Amino acid sequence: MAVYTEVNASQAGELAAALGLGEVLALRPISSGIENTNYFLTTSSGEWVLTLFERLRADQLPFYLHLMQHLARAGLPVPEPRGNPAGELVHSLGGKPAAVVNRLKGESLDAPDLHHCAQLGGVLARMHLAVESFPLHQPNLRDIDWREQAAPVVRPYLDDSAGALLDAEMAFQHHLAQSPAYRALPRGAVHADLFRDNAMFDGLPGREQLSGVFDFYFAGVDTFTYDIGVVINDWCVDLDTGRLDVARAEALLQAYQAVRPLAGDELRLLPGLRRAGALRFWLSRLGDWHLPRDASLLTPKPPLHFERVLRDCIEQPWHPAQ
Ligand SMILES: Nc1ncnc2c1ncn2[C@@H]1O[C@H](COP(=O)(O)OP(=O)(O)OP(=O)(O)O)[C@@H](O)[C@H]1O
Ligand SMILES: N[C@@H](CCO)C(=O)O
Repeated sequence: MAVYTEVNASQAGELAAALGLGEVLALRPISSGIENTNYFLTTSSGEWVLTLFERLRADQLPFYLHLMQHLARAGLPVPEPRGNPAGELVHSLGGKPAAVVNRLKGESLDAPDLHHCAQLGGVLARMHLAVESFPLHQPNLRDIDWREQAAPVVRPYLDDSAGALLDAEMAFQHHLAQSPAYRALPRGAVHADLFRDNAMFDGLPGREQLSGVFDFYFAGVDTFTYDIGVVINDWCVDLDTGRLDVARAEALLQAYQAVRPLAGDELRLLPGLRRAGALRFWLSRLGDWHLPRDASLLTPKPPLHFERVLRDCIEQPWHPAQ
């Protein structure tokens, strides 16, 4: 269920006219997704996705939407938000802030293979190069400061073993974040949540091409290495065991480095920042699981998966070749 605010044809028509999209031919609710209300919108000028933001406020949206516009205009496969004649990307519909972006072709993959991971790695590197010229700044709102606040809130829900893991990892990450090598890592506006369900592939089975990446609403400035870690932890990990598939990770990183070679410290700190990414999603899932903000809006994802990913990062660290 992902329609919390109903949109009717006349409301959609008014917005389409204001954005120069032509006549509305169809408006279809999108059932997947849990954060926002989403519709597929077909107009005489093309296929669009209409999003009504259920939690983010209008003043929080320009960073995300301008980042998408910047990447799209740099030639990346990212949906481009449609502006009004004044160039504004945040609109209003049904009392909610709204955006319209072009619709990507294809669908998300449940089980990416080497070929898909390599394509994603190449696009991730191009995104990291393209944000060098992106002028807006917002910190990653799920950074180490957020983790320091989130950990004590969920700590009481953990058993002894998970609690000890959390305490040790918080200490490790605190130490890592203070190190000169970490502080000197290259950084920029990164997606920070580029899981396999936030990318689309199009084409015949086995020969699919990456058609785009979307859902930038956790983006913020962080190290590029952290963003790579978040991606590897989802695209290259077995969802049943939480264990890394090294072949997929190598395919992804090799394709990344063909576009943006990693500096020595970026490679050296990747294992620690994979741990930072696993910790971030373990904490957010623990929070959603034990302390749901609004039970009717959220279907929590199991936290245990990221506890396993974190343990695997620690027990079987993958050190990519320098
Ligand atoms: N630009 C796009 N092109 C094609 N489909 C899209 C696009 N944006 C969103 N979708 C579709 O809408 C669905 C919901 O989008 P999204 O994942 O952003 O949901 P959400 O509720 O905003 O966030 P969350 O993933 O956190 O639940 C996606 O799974 C995808 O099928
Ligand atoms: N990708 C996140 C949810 C949305 O941020 C997770 O799997 O926990």
